[in-house]
Amino acid sequence: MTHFTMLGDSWAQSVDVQEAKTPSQMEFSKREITQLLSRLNQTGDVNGNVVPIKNTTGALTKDGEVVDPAEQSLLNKLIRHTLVRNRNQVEVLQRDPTSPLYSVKTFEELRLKPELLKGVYNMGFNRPSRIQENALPMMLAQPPQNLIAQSQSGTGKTAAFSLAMLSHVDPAKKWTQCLCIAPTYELALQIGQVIEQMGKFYTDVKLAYAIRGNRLGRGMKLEQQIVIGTPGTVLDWCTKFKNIDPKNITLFVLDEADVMIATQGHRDQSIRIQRQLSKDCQMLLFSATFEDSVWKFAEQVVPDPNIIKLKREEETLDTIKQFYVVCQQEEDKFKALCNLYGCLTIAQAMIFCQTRRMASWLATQMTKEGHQVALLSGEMTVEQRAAVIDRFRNGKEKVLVTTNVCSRGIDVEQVSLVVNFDLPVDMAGDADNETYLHRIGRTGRFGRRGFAVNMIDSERSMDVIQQIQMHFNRKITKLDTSNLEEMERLLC
Ligand SMILES: Nc1ncnc2c1ncn2[C@@H]1O[C@H](COP(=O)(O)OP(=O)(O)OP(=O)(O)O)[C@@H](O)[C@H]1O
Repeated sequence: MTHFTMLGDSWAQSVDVQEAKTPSQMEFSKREITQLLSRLNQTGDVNGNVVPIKNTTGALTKDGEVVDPAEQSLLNKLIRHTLVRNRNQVEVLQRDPTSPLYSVKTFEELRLKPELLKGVYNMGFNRPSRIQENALPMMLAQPPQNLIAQSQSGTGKTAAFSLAMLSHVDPAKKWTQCLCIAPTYELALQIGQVIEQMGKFYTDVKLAYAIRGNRLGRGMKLEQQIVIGTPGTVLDWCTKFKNIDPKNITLFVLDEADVMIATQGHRDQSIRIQRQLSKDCQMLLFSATFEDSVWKFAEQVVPDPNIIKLKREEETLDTIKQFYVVCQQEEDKFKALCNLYGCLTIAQAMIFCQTRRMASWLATQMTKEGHQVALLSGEMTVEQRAAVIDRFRNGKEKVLVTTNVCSRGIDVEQVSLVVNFDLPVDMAGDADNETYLHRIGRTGRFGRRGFAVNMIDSERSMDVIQQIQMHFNRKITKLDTSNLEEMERLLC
């Protein structure tokens, strides 16, 4: 069965078209995409088989929670509706330092086709993002240039290469010219949705998804100019079934390189795909992080690259007032938290527990006490988690109980109070300073004040809080939660 979607089709039209066809010719409708996206509690292995998320690659925490980078990336995409602000300077390393360096402040300067410019504005983009200012002119340059670009999630990479692909293709040519690979089929679908939206007025360009379940007849040549998929299926389409002629590809995009290399199979398949392409094919690689391993991989995939990097804005404790509360045991921590509840709900608060079990126990207890709290737990599907975070972000819930694993990479700006119900510790039980900073720190200089309250229930945890205090060289003050007046004076 083949599944395609066409740019410019309205939802109703595509359903009509689909219904008129035999199953073997069916197209991938928006509804199907939505359905696929809603099956996010499952993911595929490198061979395209559906496997439960617990079996995927990813570090296992003490609590048995899986930190799956692809899942995390998808969660970030699902909950983000706006560009991530970043005021750092973009670092550009040109392959040819003597060639002029172009950057644009408007989309007009890019001389896009009118249909594309309309699509960009229709998405609500007024001006290029920080990384797009430099990356877009490079990606659209003639003769083509290769690019490796790194910036944190949400800074506009996907939108940038989607625009590059759309402006690259020649709609008169009825074969695949742009190929984009992503680590999972959900991530590939997300990219496809951006291309569809951006190409809404560019109806001659067609898009196909090379993802599991999409089988084409051997030798049947694809007419879609853009193909997005996962490495396994793309490789099959290029080599085994010969649906795409890799020598006809003139733009190759590899997205989420850091997530891609977390799966050995994907890494090798990506390299095998790249080897099939012609020497003058333009290659673009994107990554949110840039450890050595990502860099090594990037160099294998992208010859003679220009490099663009946008540093993440650092978290700081400068505008955070930190406290600790001494409790005898767990029950007392719960009581202290209930005393704090009034302060928690003045703005919004996040409560961190060490384990999933503890988080759900705490949420249940607080609910029993009549407090309204939301729980973000590893047992939920990605989609359920995205919904909880969305509600919290929109202020529908004031207090969110979670574990560190669950909330990784999620920043909700309006949180003004963070409670470490359990202190962040490493496997040896020592202070995990990095996690502490992620939990309570603020990025950049937004300047708003924040509070952090740490619950201490043993000598060991007292020792941990002292380690944290020494590490950051910032005072952590004792707070008496039974003295409501003093507490309110300090916190509220
Ligand atoms: N120039 C722009 N102006 C306004 N919004 C933009 C612009 N470019 C992208 N966005 C929006 O910002 C959000 C993040 O963009 P995008 O998904 O392209 O970032 P990303 O760096 O690829 O992150 P991720 O890899 O997590 O998807 C999206 O909601 C997107 O629609």
